[in-house]
Amino acid sequence: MSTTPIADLALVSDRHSAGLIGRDGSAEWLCFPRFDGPSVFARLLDDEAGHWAIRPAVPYETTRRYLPQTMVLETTFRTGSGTVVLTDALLTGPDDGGHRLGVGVPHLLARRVSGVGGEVPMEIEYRPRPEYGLIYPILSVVDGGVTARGGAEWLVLTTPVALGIGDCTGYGVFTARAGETWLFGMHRSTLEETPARVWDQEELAARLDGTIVAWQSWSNLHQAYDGPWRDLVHHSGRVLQALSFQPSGAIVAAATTSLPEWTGGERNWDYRYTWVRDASLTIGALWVAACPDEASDFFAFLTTAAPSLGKDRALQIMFSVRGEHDLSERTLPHLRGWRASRPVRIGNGAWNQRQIDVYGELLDAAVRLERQIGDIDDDVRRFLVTCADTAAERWMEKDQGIWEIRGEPQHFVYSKLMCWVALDRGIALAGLLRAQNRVESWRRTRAEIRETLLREGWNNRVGAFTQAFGSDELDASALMVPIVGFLPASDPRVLSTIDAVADRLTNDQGLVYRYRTADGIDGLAGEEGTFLLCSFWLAQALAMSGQASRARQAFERAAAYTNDVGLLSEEIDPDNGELLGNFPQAFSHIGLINAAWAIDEAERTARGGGAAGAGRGNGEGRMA
Ligand SMILES: OC[C@H]1O[C@H](O[C@H]2O[C@H](CO)[C@@H](O)[C@H](O)[C@H]2O)[C@H](O)[C@@H](O)[C@@H]1O
Repeated sequence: MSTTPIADLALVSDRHSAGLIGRDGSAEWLCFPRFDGPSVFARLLDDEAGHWAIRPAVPYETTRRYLPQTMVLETTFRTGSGTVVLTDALLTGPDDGGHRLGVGVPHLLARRVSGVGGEVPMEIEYRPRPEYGLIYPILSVVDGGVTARGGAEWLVLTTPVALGIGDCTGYGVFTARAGETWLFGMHRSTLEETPARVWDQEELAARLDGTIVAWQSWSNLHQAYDGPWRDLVHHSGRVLQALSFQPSGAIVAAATTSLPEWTGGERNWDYRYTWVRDASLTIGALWVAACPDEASDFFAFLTTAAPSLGKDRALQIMFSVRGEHDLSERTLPHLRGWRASRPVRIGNGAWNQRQIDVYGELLDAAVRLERQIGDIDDDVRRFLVTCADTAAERWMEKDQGIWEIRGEPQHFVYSKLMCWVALDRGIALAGLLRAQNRVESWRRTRAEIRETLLREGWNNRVGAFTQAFGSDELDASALMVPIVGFLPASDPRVLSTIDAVADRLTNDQGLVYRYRTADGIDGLAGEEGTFLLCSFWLAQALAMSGQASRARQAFERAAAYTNDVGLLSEEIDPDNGELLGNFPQAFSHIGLINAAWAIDEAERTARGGGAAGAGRGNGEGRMA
């Protein structure tokens, strides 16, 4: 049973696919050739599902970091006899000055071992298990490497250390002496592609160094935020970039499937897809004032993925990174799950749910990025107009809501709020969208939604905007009421909602639950952890209401859960503070960026310096 703490994992990405490396130098997760491709290593989900370890063969201590401004991981092993540094990256294409990071990737996990002091006996265990651990490939030693055949994958390992083969596994030992380096690489292809091959040491070294430069160029070109928690905000921006799929502009919600929301529970989902909601919030958080390529790629992706908005004009709420629509969910019964959390699922049954909030998130991102998408083509224009029209037509329908509940549809407050946002932003964009003829009717519907929300969404008994019309349940998504500008943060109903969430929807550590899971309110059994995005929303809403010091405390509380390399999962276990849920998760890093910005704004305003321009839609954004 896999027991690796989620916090022990670090992300590598080439903007096509992602891998996770443990503190023990083991690649525990890697999918090829794209984020949602079948895994080659999945020990995270089952001991037998594949891994690749390079580590000292004697007791050691580990420290880790990402090389500055990159997603290239450096793990330092200190032993009694010496010190070794392991550098891990999925190779990007050549550096182009930071414009199109991830074009021309070779699909290769590169690993460099550098002896930096004394002598360290090292060991290698190479156990590829394609198709989520189903395939035990035939390993064959070739000149300079090892090939793995079996299933659709063609894997070639470059290794300067001779490996012995047994039980479909490669084993090797070597001694790492100060001043020496060894480069390893696992290269992947399929029958149709240029075959994977053994690489020479110089070529691997040059491409690994090139990957470091490519990430640094991207960071230099795009990252200008200079407020509090600067490094963490920049790093979060890179994590979001690492979760985006370069060929299409799509953005995945997280790099993994089925890391559970509760240890041993059934709340295990596949997040390696592009949710319109998550991706719109990501692109908004990145706020690509200096990043036109990613913004227009994302909108182009949406207009190709959802050209007709479906038969009933409802926008499908999620797609694969290439735009495939059918994401039917199935379980993988041969995998025992992280700490026995079953089932392990691939696909995601939420794909054909009705979630009417997506129009609002999308149009809000469009407003934020107006300057970048200023030159939109007719397809994008028509698409955005249809989104606003559809919100106007469907806002009174019940849906599954932002949390994708698997129970009965309801009149969720957040869904109505985001329909209001869709029309509000549609009106703001009417010139760009050449939709002036619709403004009057959009205004009428916006007013109708507002009136309904104030009447049905606000609950006097509870003293808060609640989860659904007529419900007494608190829901952290009500914190979005001020964040989207529906009511000012100084409004007594907003202040009361913030306090209700802070007092009654938090655990002892002050971390926020998205809602209470008791009584199967979401159609699922069992509990779940506190939800990091919601904890950051609380910080953001507090900042907007002028309570900067409470906001700082809320921010610090949540940000304290970043692991040693600055990564966050979706949730925190309220019992022991462990990271839970898929990892790293875009939502959590979005929350961190937006909350830091809001606190910066609030503190500048309090100092009398005026806001720095992070206000919605002014086009003077500061890239994370
Ligand atoms: O709570 C049940 C649902 O949980 C997942 O959805 C969550 O993740 C999505 C991706 O980040 C996010 O958009 C959504 O707001 C979250 O609730 C899961 O993907 C669903 O299938 C499941 O019904």
